[in-house]
Amino acid sequence: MDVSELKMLPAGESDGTKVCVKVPGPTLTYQNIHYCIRESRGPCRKRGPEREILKNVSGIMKTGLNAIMGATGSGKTSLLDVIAGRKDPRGLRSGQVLVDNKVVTSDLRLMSAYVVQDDILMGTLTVRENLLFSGNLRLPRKQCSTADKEKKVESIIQELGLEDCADTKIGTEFIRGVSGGERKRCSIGMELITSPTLLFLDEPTTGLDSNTANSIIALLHRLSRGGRTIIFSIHQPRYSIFRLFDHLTLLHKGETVYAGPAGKAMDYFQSLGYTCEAFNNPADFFLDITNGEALSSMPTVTWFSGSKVSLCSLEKSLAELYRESHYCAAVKEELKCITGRSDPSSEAKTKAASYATSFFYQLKVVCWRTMLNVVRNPQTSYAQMAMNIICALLIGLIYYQMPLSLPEALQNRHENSGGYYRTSVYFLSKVFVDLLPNRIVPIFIFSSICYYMMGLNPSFTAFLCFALTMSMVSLAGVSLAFLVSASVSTFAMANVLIALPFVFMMVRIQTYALNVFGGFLVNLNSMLNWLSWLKWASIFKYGLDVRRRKREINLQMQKLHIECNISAFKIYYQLFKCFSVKFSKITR
Ligand SMILES: Nc1ncnc2c1ncn2[C@@H]1O[C@H](COP(=O)(O)OP(=O)(O)OP(=O)(O)O)[C@@H](O)[C@H]1O
Repeated sequence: MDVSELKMLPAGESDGTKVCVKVPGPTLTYQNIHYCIRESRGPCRKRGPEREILKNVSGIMKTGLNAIMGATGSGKTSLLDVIAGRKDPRGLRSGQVLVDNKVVTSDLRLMSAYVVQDDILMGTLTVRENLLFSGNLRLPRKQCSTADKEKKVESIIQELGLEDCADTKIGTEFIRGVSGGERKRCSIGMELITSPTLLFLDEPTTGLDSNTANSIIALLHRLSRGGRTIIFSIHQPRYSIFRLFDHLTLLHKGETVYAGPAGKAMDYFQSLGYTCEAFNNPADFFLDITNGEALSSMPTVTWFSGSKVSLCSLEKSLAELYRESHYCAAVKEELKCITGRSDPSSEAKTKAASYATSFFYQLKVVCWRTMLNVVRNPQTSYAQMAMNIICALLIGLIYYQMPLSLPEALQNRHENSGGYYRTSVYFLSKVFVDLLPNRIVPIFIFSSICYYMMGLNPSFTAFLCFALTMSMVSLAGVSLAFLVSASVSTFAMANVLIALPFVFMMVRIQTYALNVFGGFLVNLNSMLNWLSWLKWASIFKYGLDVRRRKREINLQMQKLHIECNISAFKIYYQLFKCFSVKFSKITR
């Protein structure tokens, strides 16, 4: 659609109730939303009392820019997530969300698009490659050929003004990449690939300087004029941004204090006795009102924030005043008509959310991206390689040419033969692509250095079994690390927790460890006998345990150990799937 053909009426200049576009976007309505959370408290994470964070909120969002504003903690993100179907449904006490009069459940996530605050772009890929990645996974192959996808990517690059940086990498801590504004535009482009008419954005201007923030909202404004309903949360926009809003929902402590045309909000608050100083930014003024910083000249108006509570007898909160306003009455009236027309059978028709592409196609695309990432970000592989070479030399020197006759020598030698797509696709692609540069190659280098230095069985088959066992141990360890990282939400927590399972696994190898750790675990040996059952969960056991009476490496035992490690890998993967709720956010 040629946007220039359309008559544009910015909110400040129109009545803000209707945006003139050729084909309007969907209308989203939400009614009587009550949403509660239960916070965990204390060291035992005891469940505290329920807290209502959205209190009976209702509204209508139409084609154009629909801003949700409010102070920190007022419930902007919660409301956005609830109407986008992204908030845990267990917290929803009552209320209904309709899109074009239809009840929407999980399908909304695939019909619409949601741009998260922290982008999910791959830093080592260029803008064009990131967009193509999204297109490859999210456009059905039957309806969209590779050429069509490339065309679509080009049109998005042009629409978002990304021509100059299309072949620039996004950027990582090692690579200087595109600017913050270009990065945000690329994030929006990742979602526009499916041509959604309903777009949700969580604080799209956060972390950007004011000019960049301006250009992002101007871009969203332009997109909305192409027939899209754009809904976003925003904290404190400058005036040049605010005047582009068509509809404003102002929240305070989980309640609506204003919902209506953005251009009429000033009149509304002035009618309540608030006066905006000359040159003050309306957005700042509204937040001052909700925070209790601005005072009303009318005796009946008060607010329940901080200690500033009016002493007059006819106290009414801003939320109550809004509920009595003609804006609220108009919303209620419209919602009544919409609910009357809503299709009661639509809920039953809702299908389970499905993916646009097959498992194997996703695996191919994600593996390709992961491989590009590994190749373009080789620092991790170099570090792995260097660590393996240093460890191999160290171990080789410690056990240098051990005498074969001593029983303890045999024991020592065996100590050293030692984790927009499906979650499974993400996991497997990480493992497969990680496998060669970060596991197999370094492990083979490690094995070839220390194996021959230690003077073990020189036959190639024995060496191969040794290296394979080591690789499988490494793989099982990596999958365990994935499991831990998927179970917690912060990097620091994962870092701490990853040590725990490995400490327990050490229980089995304590006697071997005596030689390595200079007797450090001697007392642990007797203390932790009751934990000996843990050996069955130990990756080390399967990797290191060989019948002591055998002098040479037993091939059958080695095979058994490889199989056990594959089983451990599979178990950890299943657990990873259970804990990977946070990954599903990324992968969709
Ligand atoms: N999962 C949760 N667990 C505990 N508290 C929550 C949860 N989700 C929201 N809250 C609480 O609900 C209130 C509203 O949160 P929300 O994130 O929606 O606010 P916000 O207006 O978007 O704030 P900000 O501008 O700081 O992002 C806050 O007090 C927040 O602490």
